[in-house]
Amino acid sequence: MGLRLRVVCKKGDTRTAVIIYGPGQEHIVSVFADVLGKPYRMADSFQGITSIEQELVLGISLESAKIDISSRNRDAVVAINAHCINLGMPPDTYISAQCDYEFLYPEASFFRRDLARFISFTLGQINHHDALMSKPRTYFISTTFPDVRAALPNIDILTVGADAVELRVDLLKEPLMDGNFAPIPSLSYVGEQVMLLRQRTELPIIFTTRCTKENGRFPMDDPNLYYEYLFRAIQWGVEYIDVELWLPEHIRRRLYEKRGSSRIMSAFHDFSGTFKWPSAQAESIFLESRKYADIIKMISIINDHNENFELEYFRSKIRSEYPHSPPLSAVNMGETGQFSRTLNKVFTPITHPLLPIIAAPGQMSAAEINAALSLLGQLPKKSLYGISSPFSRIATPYAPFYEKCFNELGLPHQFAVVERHLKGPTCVEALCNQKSFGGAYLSPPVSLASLMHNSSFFARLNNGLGPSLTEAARTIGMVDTIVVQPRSSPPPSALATTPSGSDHGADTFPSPGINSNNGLPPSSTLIFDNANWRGIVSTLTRDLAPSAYSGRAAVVLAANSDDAASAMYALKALRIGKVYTVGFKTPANLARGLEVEPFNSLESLQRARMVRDKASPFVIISALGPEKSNIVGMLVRVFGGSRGSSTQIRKVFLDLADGPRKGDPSAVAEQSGFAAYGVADTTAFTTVETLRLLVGQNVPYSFVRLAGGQGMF
Ligand SMILES: O=C1C[C@@](O)(C(=O)O)C[C@@H](O)[C@@H]1O
Repeated sequence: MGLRLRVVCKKGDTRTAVIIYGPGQEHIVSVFADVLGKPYRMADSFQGITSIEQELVLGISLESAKIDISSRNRDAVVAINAHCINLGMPPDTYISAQCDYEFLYPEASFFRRDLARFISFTLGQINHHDALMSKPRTYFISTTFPDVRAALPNIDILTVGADAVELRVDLLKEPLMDGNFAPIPSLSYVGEQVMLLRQRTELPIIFTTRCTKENGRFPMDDPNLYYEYLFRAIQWGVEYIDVELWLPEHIRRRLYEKRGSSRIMSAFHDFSGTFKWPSAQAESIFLESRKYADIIKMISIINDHNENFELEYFRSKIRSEYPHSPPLSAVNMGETGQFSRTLNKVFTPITHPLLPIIAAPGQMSAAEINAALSLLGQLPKKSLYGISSPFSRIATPYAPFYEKCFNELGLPHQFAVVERHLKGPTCVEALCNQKSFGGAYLSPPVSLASLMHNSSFFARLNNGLGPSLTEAARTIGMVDTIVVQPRSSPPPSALATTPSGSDHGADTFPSPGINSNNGLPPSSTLIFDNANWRGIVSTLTRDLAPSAYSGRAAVVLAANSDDAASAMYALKALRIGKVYTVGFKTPANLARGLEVEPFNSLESLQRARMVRDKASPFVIISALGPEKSNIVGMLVRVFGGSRGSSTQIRKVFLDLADGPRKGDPSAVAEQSGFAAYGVADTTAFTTVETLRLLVGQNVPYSFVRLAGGQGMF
């Protein structure tokens, strides 16, 4: 069985991107072009731009854009207003209203990754919604700061466990010259706040203008004001837009129709204390919400604990009667409603002790929810492992880091780093075949073939079908994550086919503490996965949109195909066109969908060096060990500089080698005009992925870097 992974990088919007720039800001056009991996040219007007220019990014000055932006061909052109906030806020109001998207940036402390994220999202190349909705549980943190700047120093710790960050726009307080605060924060202030928040967190943002009747501060007398703010948030590329149900239908419809890549969270709150889950009203609110929603949020004050059960009944009824409806996020407020906050699985709102106030009565932190689940027996204590090898030279997070995360998240689990041996209590199957086994990462990864070799335990899983494999693990052939999953219904024969019920169990894995009653329960199965390729994709797309890689050429260096496999798979996900390989032979399943050419002579290398533009190698990934760093440096030099490229696009170098080395290929790469990334980036991104897979919790990349400390990488 192959578990299909969702496509991570889509082709997205293929219209010509036209960047409108302010006075003296021409250079921003080249930055957009660089991030998108396209050449650019300046244009005088929108007139005459055709889809033939898709391969270009065009720049138009603000003054020229004003002349004919309204009559642009919207099928051929996507207009992005790039506004430097140091030129003054707000941006030109006519252009703001006319453009498709608006990117706000500061002159100093410009974050290229902020632009990469904005453009990848708005042009539909990356969207995390589907992946989030397939997670067993998702949380968002409701920030309640009057100014997000106060949150920024602690944002990494605040967002541990959160899948998204809510910006409560109605709680923002814009200071005025006279010492007072604006009655509602202006779009200029809000735009800057979104910009600042996005620069500091990779999490999707939820943009909320909560009204006065629903525990917020946004006035209700003019619904058009909501449209103005919420539509601007769509233009800013905010991932989730909270649209209250009381707003007139034409406003909700318009926002839904014009949402682009953003997702609409319909929101309903009832503070009356008379709302009842088992009522026609509750159902009709649900039905009205789903008309214009990607997620439906229903929240109510309750008086009695039993109403939590009524909500659960409502939830399951809705799921069975309207199976194709958007996901429902429903909780009860107040202390009495806290129970429902532990049971809701879709975007549960959470708080954090570091926040100035809670956003709603009864809100809990991620750690409190997990502690409650654990007490209720919903989150049993498990043993998780980091399985290393005696010969490992690859850096991995060590036990204190995972313990720190579990602690921060209130998870009851235990974590240990264990050195893998071929036989005995620390062989992989013995570790997995425990009643309390909760998952493991393998660092370095182990080939699927060697895991399965002679393992009667793995072979017997799933009624003899073996462990489930994700598409990535199958294609890459290397496993770095083992996830435990409940089986939907254990077959009657399960007891006889698992070690706990078989004669071989205890004999095959002789180990203290592992016996026939203590093996992996028949109600569980294992999934073999590979998280590393995602870590590589995240590293490569940190400062570039996926389109920068599409159709281009890459060079991959490795001592063998096992070491190269994750990188090759990542490149395939990024739609790379051709891969030149050095040092290994690519197995057929890995090469499928890619054009692969080994460098097996000096001539073949020379040929690749001479090709121009798109065909010239754009990204170099080395999985060679640190002892080979001189060779890597040499190769990087060969493909560096502007040779083979007529554009100003900066190439990318990723060095997966770890440990002390003689030369530093990354330094050579930087000197040769590459943007260089190292194993610390990839390991941190892979750890984010691993934690998501093992414990279902999101831990931000920057937290991993922060909490991992020096010793980790
Ligand atoms: O909709 C919600 C849910 C919430 O009201 C709560 O009950 O936790 C908190 C709000 O910030 C958020 O917008």
